[in-house]
Amino acid sequence: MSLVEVDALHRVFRMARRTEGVTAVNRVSFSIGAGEAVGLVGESGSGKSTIARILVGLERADSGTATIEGVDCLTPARGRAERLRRARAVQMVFQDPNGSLDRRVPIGEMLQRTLRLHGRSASTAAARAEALRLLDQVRLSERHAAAKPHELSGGQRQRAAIARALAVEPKLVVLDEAVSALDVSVQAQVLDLLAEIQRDSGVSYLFVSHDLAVVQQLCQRTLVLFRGAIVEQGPTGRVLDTPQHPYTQLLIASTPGADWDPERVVRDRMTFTQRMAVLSEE
Ligand SMILES: Nc1ncnc2c1ncn2[C@@H]1O[C@H](COP(=O)(O)OP(=O)(O)OP(=O)(O)O)[C@@H](O)[C@H]1O
Repeated sequence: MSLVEVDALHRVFRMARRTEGVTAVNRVSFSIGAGEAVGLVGESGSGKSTIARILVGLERADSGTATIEGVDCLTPARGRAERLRRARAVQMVFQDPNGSLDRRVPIGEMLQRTLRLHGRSASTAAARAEALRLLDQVRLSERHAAAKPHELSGGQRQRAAIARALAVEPKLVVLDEAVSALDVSVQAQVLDLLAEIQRDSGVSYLFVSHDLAVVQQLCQRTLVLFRGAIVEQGPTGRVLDTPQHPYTQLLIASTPGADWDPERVVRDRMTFTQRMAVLSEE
């Protein structure tokens, strides 16, 4: 059995009763092995965040099943102990790290609080040492430990959010567009860091991104989502080099490469939108 097993996950958003609603997630099934990084790609609105949020308990599913280490993660957690246990199974890193960092609390103190909450440090001295170790793991220092989130750069803040997620030693980290707001060189640093942490700790990632180049750098396997459904999945190299589904082919064709030409992109975007319309009618 894989670390994560998702079967026929389904979610429809209805604005009002009796309206047809939007099928955000359409009978999605996939698995994630222990120590595996899986990319979830698709254009805006394809349902990526909804899947991510369902797995961490921030959104409910209408039907389907999802387990982490064989334990159901769809039924709302009952009680504090169960919530903490789930937090140790799966953590999430958001595009905007401010959502998971308290702006009044210095980074080091925030990590110590997380460690104490999960019983991961026997004493204050042990919590302080472990917080510094976590910061070191994401290339932040004692100086950063004393800083509040707004005193850090965007890249440093995201690394602090990653350290917070890792503090509980989760089995799975769900990263939702976690490097999208960073400039390209900082993005590369954070991706290198994530790959190193994965190698060293054996953590698994579900890496949500609209950016195929980013997924290629980190993920061993990729799932392609179109209108809420997985249309293609496989080893990342195979999916990107020889995409089988027309939607994957369109996604790849519209990604800027070395020969990027803005005029061609505008032209292709038109074609992309028109061809997408045809695809969705099929
Ligand atoms: N809370 C909500 N209420 C109503 N509709 C929603 C809600 N959340 C998502 N949706 C709809 O579900 C669909 C999937 O949205 P989702 O955010 O999962 O896509 P996404 O692929 O993550 O997009 P993006 O890359 O832009 O974040 C969209 O049509 C969106 O409008």
